[in-house]
Amino acid sequence: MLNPSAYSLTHLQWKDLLVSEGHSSHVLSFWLDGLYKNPELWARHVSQDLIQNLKAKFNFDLPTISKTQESEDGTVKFLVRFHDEMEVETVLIPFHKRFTVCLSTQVGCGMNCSFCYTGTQGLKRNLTAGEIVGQYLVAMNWLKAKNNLALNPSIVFMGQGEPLHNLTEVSQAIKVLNDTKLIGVGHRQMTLSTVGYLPGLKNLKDFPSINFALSLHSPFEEQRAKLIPVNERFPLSEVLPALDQIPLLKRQFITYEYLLIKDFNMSDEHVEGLHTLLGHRKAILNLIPFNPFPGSKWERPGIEEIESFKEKLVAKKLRVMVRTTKGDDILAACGQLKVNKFARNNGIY
Ligand SMILES: C[S@@+](CC[C@H](N)C(=O)[O-])C[C@H]1O[C@@H](n2cnc3c(N)ncnc32)[C@H](O)[C@@H]1O
Ligand code: SF4
Repeated sequence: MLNPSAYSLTHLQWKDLLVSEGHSSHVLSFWLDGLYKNPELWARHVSQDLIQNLKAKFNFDLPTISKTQESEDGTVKFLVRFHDEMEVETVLIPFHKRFTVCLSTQVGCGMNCSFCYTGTQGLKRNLTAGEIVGQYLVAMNWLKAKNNLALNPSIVFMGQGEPLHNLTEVSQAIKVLNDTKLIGVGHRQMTLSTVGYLPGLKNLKDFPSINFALSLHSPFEEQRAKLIPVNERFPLSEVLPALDQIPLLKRQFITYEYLLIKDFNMSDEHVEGLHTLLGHRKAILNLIPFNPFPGSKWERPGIEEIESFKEKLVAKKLRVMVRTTKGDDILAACGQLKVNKFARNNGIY
């Protein structure tokens, strides 16, 4: 069996491990600087015995990048490959001079949403904490190699997979990513998007206090279930109260993501329904124009339809944003890089 990843431990866990083996905190800091910054430091400051001992216990390999696509707007999409040849997508999204890194949490996804390419693949396996952190590190290394230092990057858990269906590993990855002695991305710089996986939402007691987003997509249970089959098991009537339990700071909101689908979920009844659900909540409504993929049965609305829907929601005093679709020229929506590969392999392009 593969050893656990060296990128799955927090500073404190490394400390406990090294101290229990009789090493000083001085060695610990050189060890971690070597691990995260420059392994050459080990040769000068860490004994060969310790290096060999830890190399026998941990896997030090980062995942590799098997494909990179750069968009004209600066969005970069990586296909990241793990030790067992499984692959996920990791996306770097530029925002002014900063970057948001979109991380995957599973290979495929078991939630089977009808609008999502990942959902059509089924769940292959969960990613480990080290593999989730590894995606972040390879994306940052890629930027560094381009002499581009990402200042205060943000992280969104919005790649492939349902993060709350892999709660333990995602929680541990967040602890490592947040650890100021290792990587140091602030909790407020991280957002986890969930389809409303209730067993996860009800089990957030010890989960790091990052931002949360719900994939809402319709205010009506029956219609939402057509998009998100797990709504049958975990209906909005139970998911929304569970989200209400998440403690929020003064200027912190829950984001409700709303896919815009032509002739489906953009009527005046939907405006009313959204107002009823969100009007009294600390909510930001994030409108996301649907990104079609080969074989998808839904259509993306036109700009005028989007603007008109947004204006009606704003008139209801809801806080509304329209997500700018980044990386359109490289199909940077969820699952789309794999679509390219899939399509090529199947002779579609
Ligand atoms: C890929 S999911 C991953 C996080 C989590 N599983 C969820 O559903 O919230 C992240 C976001 O991408 C959205 N998404 C999936 N397929 C899409 C598509 N074809 N076009 C636009 N957004 C899509 C989802 O609705 C969700 O809001
Ligand atoms: S939208 Fe999220 S939950 Fe649904 S299939 Fe895609 S990744 Fe899974």
